[in-house]
Amino acid sequence: MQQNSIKVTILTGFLGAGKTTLLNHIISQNPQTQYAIIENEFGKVPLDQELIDGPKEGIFELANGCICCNINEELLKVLTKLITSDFKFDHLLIETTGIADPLSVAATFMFDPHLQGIFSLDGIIALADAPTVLERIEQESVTAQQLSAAHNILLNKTDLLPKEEWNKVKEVLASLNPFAEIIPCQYGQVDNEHLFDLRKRDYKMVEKADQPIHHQHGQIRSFTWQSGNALDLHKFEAWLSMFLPMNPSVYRVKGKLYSKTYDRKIIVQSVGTQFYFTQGSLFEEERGDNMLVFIGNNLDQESIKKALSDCEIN
Ligand SMILES: Nc1nc2c(ncn2[C@@H]2O[C@H](COP(=O)(O)OP(=O)(O)OP(=O)(O)O)[C@@H](O)[C@H]2O)c(=O)[nH]1
Repeated sequence: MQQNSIKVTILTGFLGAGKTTLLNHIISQNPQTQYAIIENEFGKVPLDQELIDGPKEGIFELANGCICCNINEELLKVLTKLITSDFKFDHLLIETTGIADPLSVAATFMFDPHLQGIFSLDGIIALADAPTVLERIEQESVTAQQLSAAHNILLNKTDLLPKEEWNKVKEVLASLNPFAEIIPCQYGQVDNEHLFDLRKRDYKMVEKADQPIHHQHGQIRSFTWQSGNALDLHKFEAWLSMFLPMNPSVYRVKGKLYSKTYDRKIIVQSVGTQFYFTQGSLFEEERGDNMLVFIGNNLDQESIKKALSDCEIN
């Protein structure tokens, strides 16, 4: 990631959860920042552009298709147009459709070689519609997908849900995504600290999550593997690069690894089928340990455990 790359924030959340409302809030709260905006709508008539306050310069529509499915090529075209135009901007906001999987959009920025160094993913923010989100999770698997992919979740429209019920909703959201901060709000009104630099914070959360997590909601599950033995990183990498394409319903793998070659924690994160390693903080003890969390549908825990123990150096 280059220092001066343009930050990209992806807004996700089921239809009507409050994405455009949040987008307007971000713009009005940060008048010093020049935003470019990409709006993706499913219907034939692009409407959201109309709903954005302020000047329309720098707003691009991708209508009539879902950003994560059939118009990724369109996205690349718009990005090329953006960076070759005279329009100068500091930050790109992308509002995906309410039925998009944000991970494939995120992957475009993280792994497309043409975009590396020009853009850097700053974070994925999911909006959850407080009164309906539990029902949506049961009905539409994409809702859970969006929530589990996010760095932060805004539990929006809390004015429409009695306060006694917030905790129940928060628990379900936390079980889908143990790493995200869950922020109750109305009309997306949250401070910048919950909106920006989320990816940097992301892996600190991995390091913080030292409790085994095993929750179950709808079809999505999370499963945590822990071990005190050093890992053979090459073996692990080879396994992960085969495992992810063969298991598309595993939405996220995140964790810290212990390798004898490094004195720091190795942080691993996957986005769809892609994954990357970074170095985290030093292990406090001379011997380190591993913690890996898998989130997705149809997790075959036994075969994952077996594969991981094969990567251990005993
Ligand atoms: N009561 C209440 N209404 C809200 C809140 N946030 C947003 N809304 C309203 O909810 C409706 C949908 O909000 P949008 O911001 O358009 O939602 P969206 O996610 O962009 O919708 P799509 O683009 O259709 O997916 C609008 O009428 C908003 O004014 C909130 O916190 N409380």
